Amino acid sequence: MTQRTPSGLFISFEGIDGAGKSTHIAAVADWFRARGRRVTLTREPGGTPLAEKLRELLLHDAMDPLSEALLMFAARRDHVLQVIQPALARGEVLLCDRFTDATFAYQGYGRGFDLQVLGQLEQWVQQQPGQDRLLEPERCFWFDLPPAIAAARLVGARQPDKFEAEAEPFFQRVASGYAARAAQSPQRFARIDASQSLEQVREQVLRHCEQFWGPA
Ligand SMILES: Nc1ncnc2c1ncn2[C@@H]1O[C@H](COP(=O)(O)OP(=O)(O)O)[C@@H](O)[C@H]1O
Ligand SMILES: Cc1cn([C@H]2C[C@H](O)[C@@H](COP(=O)(O)OP(=O)(O)O)O2)c(=O)[nH]c1=O
Repeated sequence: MTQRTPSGLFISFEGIDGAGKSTHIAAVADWFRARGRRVTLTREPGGTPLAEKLRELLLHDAMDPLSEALLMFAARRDHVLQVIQPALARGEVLLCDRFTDATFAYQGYGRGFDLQVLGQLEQWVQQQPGQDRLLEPERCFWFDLPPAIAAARLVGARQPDKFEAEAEPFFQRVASGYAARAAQSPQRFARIDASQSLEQVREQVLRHCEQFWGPA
């Protein structure tokens, strides 16, 4: 008997810098692997050789908001074609550390760049041949944390890049961007109270996994 290939599952992880998403992606990967699923772990900007080169520019070089938005989407286009679509077509679970919600939150709300232009770029980059729906994560884990706590966690944790070096008002705007995106698509966002302890945050994340993808 031939085994049916499971449907690919696209899941993203979002939040302001220092919210704890990178810490918890591995737990989700383990949760799926323990249930026999193949997992691809990837990140944005990045995930392909070309997109990782663009990441270096984006995280370290000053540029105007339009250039920043275009480079984010250029990196994303390569990532979608080379990694995301092929993994989903193979029936894998694709866990992505940030995706387009980050562009709306950082470039849109953080930098004040035109949200409609971002929406147009999203249409171009995430169109799926022969389908009406854009390619987007079916579930987004949103690590929600007050910027002051995130900043305190990042002190001494790592050398700040261009975004992490921004002051608190920037992150207040980014955080409000994530809240606005979550309010627009409540079925897609799983809000995690990231102010809790590491263990409690992990429990929240795994509880969501059980709820969404556990046995019915
Ligand atoms: N719930 C938590 N409580 C305390 N510290 C945390 C918690 N979650 C993450 N951290 C720490 O905060 C820092 C930022 O976490 P990280 O996962 O890298 O954030 P992000 O990927 O969202 O930028 C790391 O030093 C990490 O160990
Ligand atoms: C994907 C994406 C990331 N970013 C920013 C957010 C982060 O500050 C930075 C890199 O993200 P991230 O990989 O989360 O940083 P780190 O590895 O330091 O935790 O890029 C945008 O501004 N727009 C985007 O579309």
